[in-house]
Amino acid sequence: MRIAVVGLGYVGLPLATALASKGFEVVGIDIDEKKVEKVNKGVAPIEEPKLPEMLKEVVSKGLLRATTNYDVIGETDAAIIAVPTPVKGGKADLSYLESALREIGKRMKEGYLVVIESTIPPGTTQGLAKRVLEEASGLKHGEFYLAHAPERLAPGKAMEELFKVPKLVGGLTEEDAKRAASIYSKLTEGGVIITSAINAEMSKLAENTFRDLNIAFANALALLAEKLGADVWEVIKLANTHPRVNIHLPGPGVGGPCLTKDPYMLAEPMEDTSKNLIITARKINERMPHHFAELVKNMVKRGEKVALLGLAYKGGVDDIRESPTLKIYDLLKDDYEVAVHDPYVKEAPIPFTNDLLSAVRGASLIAVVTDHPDYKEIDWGEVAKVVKEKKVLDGRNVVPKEEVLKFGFVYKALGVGT
Ligand SMILES: NC(=O)c1ccc[n+]([C@@H]2O[C@H](COP(=O)([O-])OP(=O)(O)OC[C@H]3O[C@@H](n4cnc5c(N)ncnc54)[C@H](O)[C@@H]3O)[C@@H](O)[C@H]2O)c1
Ligand SMILES: CC(=O)N[C@@H]1[C@@H](OP(=O)(O)OP(=O)(O)OC[C@H]2O[C@@H](n3ccc(=O)[nH]c3=O)[C@H](O)[C@@H]2O)O[C@H](CO)[C@@H](O)[C@@H]1O
Repeated sequence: MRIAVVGLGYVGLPLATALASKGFEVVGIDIDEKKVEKVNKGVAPIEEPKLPEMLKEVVSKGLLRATTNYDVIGETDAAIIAVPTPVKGGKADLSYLESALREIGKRMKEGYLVVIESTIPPGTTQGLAKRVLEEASGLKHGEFYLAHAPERLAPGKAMEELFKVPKLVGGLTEEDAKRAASIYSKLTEGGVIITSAINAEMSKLAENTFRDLNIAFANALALLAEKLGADVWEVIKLANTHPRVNIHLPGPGVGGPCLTKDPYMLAEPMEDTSKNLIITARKINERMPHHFAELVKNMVKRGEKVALLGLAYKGGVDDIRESPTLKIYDLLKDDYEVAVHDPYVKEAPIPFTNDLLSAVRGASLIAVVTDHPDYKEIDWGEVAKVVKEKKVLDGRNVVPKEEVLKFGFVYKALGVGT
C-alpha cells in the first residue's frame, strides 16, 4: 500500500518513518522545503530519540521520500494528515487542515482513504473534513473513505509508543474505520480500537484534558499547602495511597504542545458551567509560572543572579515548546541576572547553557523548574563552592533536601508552607 503522510513534524515524521519501517511505500508531503530537503537526505529536522537511525535506514532503502508537491497524491492509496491545529483566542485554527484536505481532495481518485491524525475539535471529521473533500474531489463520501485516528504519542518516546500504544480509529462509518485500521494493525502491537469519528475526536481531547485538570488540582493543592503550612508532596503521596486516587504532581507550569491547547478545543462547544471547569483548570496551570516567579522574588534581592535549572517543558527531553521556563525567564529578566541551564536543549530563543557550574556560578538562588533526572544527581558540594548565596528553590521536588541542607543551603520547595 502506498501512503502519503501530510505534515512532517513531530507527529508526521515519526509516523512516516515507522510506516516505512513496516514495509509501506511512504511519501511525505510538507510545505516546508527545508524539512523536505533534510528528510530526503535521511536527516531528521526534529529531535526524537531513535528517529535519526530509523529515518536514515528507510530513506536509504527508498521506502520513504518527501516532497512539497501534492501531485504525488495521485500515486498513493491513502493520505494520513498530521498538520498543525493550533488554538488561537480559545478556538481551533483549522486553516492548515483545510488547506491539506483541499489539496488532497483535488487529486484523490475513487476508493481513496483519508485519515486525520491531527488533534481536532469534536465534529470536524463529519463536518469540515467531509465537506472539503467532497467539494474538492467532486466525489461523495462512500466513494472515498474518511477516518480520524488521533495521535497519542508523547514527544521523547515517539519511536516506542508508535509501536505500542493502542490506536483509536474512528470512522464516519464502520467501513471507513476498518480501512484505516488495516494500516494501523500492521504498525502497532498495542491493538487497534475501532470507534466512530466523533468518539475518537472526543476521547483524544478527553485524555489530555483529564491530565490538565488533574495537574491543576495538584497545583491548587500546592497553593493551599503553602498558605496553610502543609507539604503538598506529602499530601499527594498520602492521598495516593488510597486505591482509587491518583493525583498528579504540581509544578511551576504545564508546558508542551498538547495540554496547553487541547483542553480549549474540548471546552469550546460545552455549556458554560462545564466550560468553566476546564478553563479554570487551564487558568490555574497558566498562573503557575507567575507564582513561581513570585517565589523567586521573595527569596532573592533585585539585581542578584538567579540560576533557572531546566529549559525543556518536561523532564528528560530537549523540547522547549510552551516551556514554563520561557515565561519565568520573561518575568524575571528585567529585575535579575538570569542564567538558564539545561542538560539536553540545543536551541532556544533565550540565552542558556548546558554547563551547570557556569549557570550557578555567582548565583544567589538556584531555582529548579524542570524535573530532569540529572537534577537528582547534582554534586551540591561543588555547587556550594561557586554560588554567591546558598539558596535553593525546588519547583519539582527533585532536589535531595537532606543533601543540600548538609552543605548549608537554605531549601524551599513549591507547595510547601512554613
Ligand atoms: N507534538 C505532539 O507531540 C503531538 C502529539 C499528539 C498530537 N499532536 C497533534 O498533531 C498535529 C501535528 O502536530 P505536530 O507537533 O507534528 O506539528 P508540527 O508543527 O511539528 O508539524 C506540522 C508540519 O505540518 C506542516 N504543514 C503545515 N501546513 C501544511 C500543509 N497545508 N500541507 C503540508 N504540510 C503542512 C508544517 O510545515 C510542519 O512540518 C497537531 O494537530 C497536534 O495537536 C501533536
Ligand atoms: C494523556 C497524556 O498522557 N498525554 C501525553 C501528553 O504528553 P506531553 O508531552 O504533553 O507530556 P506530559 O507528561 O503530559 O506533560 C505536560 C506538562 O505537564 C507537566 N506536568 C506533567 C505531569 C504532572 O504530574 N505534573 C505536571 O506539571 C509537565 O512538566 C509538562 O510541562 O500530551 C501528548 C500530546 O497530545 C500526548 O500524546 C501524550 O500521550
